[in-house]
Amino acid sequence: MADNSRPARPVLGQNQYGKAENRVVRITRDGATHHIKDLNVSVSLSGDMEDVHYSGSNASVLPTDTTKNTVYAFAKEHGIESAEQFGIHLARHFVTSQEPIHRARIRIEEYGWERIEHGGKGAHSFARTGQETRLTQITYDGSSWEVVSGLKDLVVLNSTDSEFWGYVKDKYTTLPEAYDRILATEVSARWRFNWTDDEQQAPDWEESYAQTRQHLLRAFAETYSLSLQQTLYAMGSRIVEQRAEIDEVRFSLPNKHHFLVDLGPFGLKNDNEVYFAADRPYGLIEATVLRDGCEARIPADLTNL
Ligand SMILES: O=c1[nH]c(=O)c2[nH]c(=O)[nH]c2[nH]1
Repeated sequence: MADNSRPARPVLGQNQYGKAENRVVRITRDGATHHIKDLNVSVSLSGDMEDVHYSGSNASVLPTDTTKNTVYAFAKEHGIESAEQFGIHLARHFVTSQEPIHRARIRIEEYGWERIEHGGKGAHSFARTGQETRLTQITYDGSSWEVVSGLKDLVVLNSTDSEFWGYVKDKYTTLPEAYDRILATEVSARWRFNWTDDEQQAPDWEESYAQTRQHLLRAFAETYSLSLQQTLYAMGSRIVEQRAEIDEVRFSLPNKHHFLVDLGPFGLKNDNEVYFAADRPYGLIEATVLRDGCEARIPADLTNL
């Protein structure tokens, strides 16, 4: 008979720990010409961590302070070739050097810098590029890799070649049909690589990012849009078709509405020239585009990645 005299102790569920948001700037000096990599690196480790939670024994705990130091030491020792390569290096290190650690997840944001060219020079002065942030997340369990990269805060706008009509109308519908509207959004995208093990040749991460970003932007610019949903699919399918290393792309696209202002009260005609750029509410269009036969693994809510 079960002994019900004492309630069973509560059980520890999923847990992870590490140092979040390690800001690391690495300068590489090639004579007078300098190169810069600017990252925000978050380390999250999991494994045999029952004891520290249940009894307070730290025997299996690599301090979060050490994970921070490792980020900076690796930036010096190995350099930062790409965010992905750097994350892979770190994840492999934590899982293979510490027995109790079975899984490492490294998240990296990368901020871009461009050279300030001046009088034929431009060797060591930089300006931050736009507001766009490059992202990657590396997960390693000691045998297989998952690399999901992407970007956020990339604001794009088409001032024509966008329509929206033919939609459902019920008694609450007031939206006028649009045959020439502004289409604008702030792209948040994540794409998952099909590189999963060390036996496979890893992609050229820098080249892959540059090309994928360009396909995304070109698809946005070149698609005559009947809805933001259609534009989203055009961007995702172009990436999957053109980039063999990517099996899945997910987008979160706020529709940044631009409403024509009624200038009638001032005796003026608004010939698709003056708009009110509303910041909220906004339509939010989200979807995954997959290579046929592949499994969707990127979470539906991109804020969770
Ligand atoms: O591209 C659009 N998709 C929608 O689903 C939608 N709904 C809406 O009011 N405007 C738009 N635009």
